[in-house]
Amino acid sequence: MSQAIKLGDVSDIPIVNFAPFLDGSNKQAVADAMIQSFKNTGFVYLVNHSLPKDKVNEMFAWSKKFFALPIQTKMLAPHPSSGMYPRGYSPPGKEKASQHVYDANELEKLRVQAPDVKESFEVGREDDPMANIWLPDGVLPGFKEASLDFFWACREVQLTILRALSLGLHLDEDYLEKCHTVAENQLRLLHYPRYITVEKASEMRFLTSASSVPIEQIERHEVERIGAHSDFGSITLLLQDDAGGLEIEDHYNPGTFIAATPVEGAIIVNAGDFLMRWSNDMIKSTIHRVRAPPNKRAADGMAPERYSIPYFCSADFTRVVDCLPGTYSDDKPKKYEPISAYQYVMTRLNALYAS
Ligand SMILES: O=C(O)CCC(=O)C(=O)O
Ligand SMILES: [Fe+2]
Repeated sequence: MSQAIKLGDVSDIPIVNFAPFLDGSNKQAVADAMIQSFKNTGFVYLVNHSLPKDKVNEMFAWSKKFFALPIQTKMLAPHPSSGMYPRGYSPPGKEKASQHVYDANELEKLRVQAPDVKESFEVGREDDPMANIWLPDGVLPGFKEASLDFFWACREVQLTILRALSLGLHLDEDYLEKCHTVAENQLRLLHYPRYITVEKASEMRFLTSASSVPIEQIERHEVERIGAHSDFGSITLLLQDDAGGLEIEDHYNPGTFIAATPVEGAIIVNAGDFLMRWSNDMIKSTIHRVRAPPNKRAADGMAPERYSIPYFCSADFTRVVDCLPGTYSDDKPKKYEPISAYQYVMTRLNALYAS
């Protein structure tokens, strides 16, 4: 008997069984389900994927160890002041995710009004011209090796997912893979602390993870865990712990958000803006955010701590892409000029980071 493809859904985001793609028993049906979901919601949950569970658990354990270091130690691997250099450690309040705000003053105003209450550590491939920023030798031994190992484990999964998406788009199975040969990818460890005191939001940028975030402040938008934004590469693979809080915009009711509740063992895959543009807007890049999950309040009114690990994938930076075959016609002309991934991603990255 053939295996089920759709195993359920979470707030209308399907949970797709990736096994029939991996074992070759029903590749097209898995591919079609993923593309259908990308067209409808821009998100899909994948289970029975090829990312080993023990590797995921191990990376979360390293992430916890890293973020538990004193802030002074974490700051020994600082994210450079330019948003165009996504490597190293960013303390709480440093980044403000936003949607298409490019003016520096405007961004600064937003960030001070409602800073993101999160800290992050970002890693690329070791031979990337944008060099990694590691802790000094001897501090947290094993962390660098584990992060790089995980980077490449995610890379394998990325390639498999790209093959499925290519099939779903009725392209050659290696079509998208051939546009992602270099691993222009970014592994990001994220920690949304449980304790941060926000006396005034503007003080956030200097805070350590030792203070506290009352839930009401998150609800009043005074602080956000990660503000509403879309990702800007081609796809993102997201792993989340069981804390919850991730929400995606409901396309049928713009401005309202639905919960992307954690599913045990699943990778959430979402399309980024670059893929949306590449697909002539056939695929959606959906706005998402992280807030305090309403059903998980601690008795003291605090937001529970959350760890997540997104893996952002970009097409080869030098590649100039035009709309994908099959996404335009006489009735549905191309909406966009060709653009290089570098040009597109860098413009978006630059707007993210406060100097
Ligand atoms: O923590 C999460 O689940 C969301 C992270 C995210 O959306 C991002 O880093 O772009
Ligand atoms: Fe995101």
